[in-house]
Amino acid sequence: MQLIPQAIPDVVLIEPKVHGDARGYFVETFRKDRLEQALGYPVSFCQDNESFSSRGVLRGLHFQLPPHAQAKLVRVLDGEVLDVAVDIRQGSPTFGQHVAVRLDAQSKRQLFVPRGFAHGFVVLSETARFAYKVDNYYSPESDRGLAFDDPALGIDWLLPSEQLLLSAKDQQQPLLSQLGEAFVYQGGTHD
Ligand SMILES: Cc1cn([C@H]2C[C@H](O)[C@@H](COP(=O)(O)OP(=O)(O)O[C@H]3O[C@H](C)C(=O)[C@H](O)[C@H]3O)O2)c(=O)[nH]c1=O
Repeated sequence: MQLIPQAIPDVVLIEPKVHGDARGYFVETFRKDRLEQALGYPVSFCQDNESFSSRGVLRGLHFQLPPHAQAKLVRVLDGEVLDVAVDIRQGSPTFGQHVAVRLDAQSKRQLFVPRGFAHGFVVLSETARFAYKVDNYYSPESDRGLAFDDPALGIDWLLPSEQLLLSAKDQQQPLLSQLGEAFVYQGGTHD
């Protein structure tokens, strides 16, 4: 397994080692020790999620407010998505910047999205099954969002806007400039 810090170094890409043989394959999909070694701090996941979507579905950009902020370890079980993490930590040197990575069932690549980031993905394949671990429980009252098409973010979702399908909620999320002090950067991602 390789863990590769991205352009925003708190966001880590994980390239698992796939052991193929005549029967099929085996892969270690999560190693707490390796992840914590790469991050330099402990992570304790408490909830697993899965969603299924068709091509063009865009889920995001979402986050939960502290103290219910969630770090996420995301992967694709079937299909392919473009996965995006946006730094929304006030005071961060990379505030408003994002990491965008293609994740697919073939490569089994994963992305660790720390607390203090808004997260979303768009489905590039006919359908996609998306699975992820979070380190804080779902808290509907703390659930917030950010406009996927905020010009200040400059995210290229790879599909034309007319092919995108979003929930009513995601069609009217606030702009980055309207977020206020959701997260304050403290040199890390533990808020
Ligand atoms: C997130 C969540 C949702 N729900 C319920 C609430 C709704 O009745 C239904 C769909 O929720 P929502 O439309 O918020 O689902 P997504 O648009 O896939 O939201 C997720 O999308 C992006 C990619 C994220 O990073 C977050 O994990 C999460 O916000 O599932 C739950 O019961 N538990 C949960 O943890």
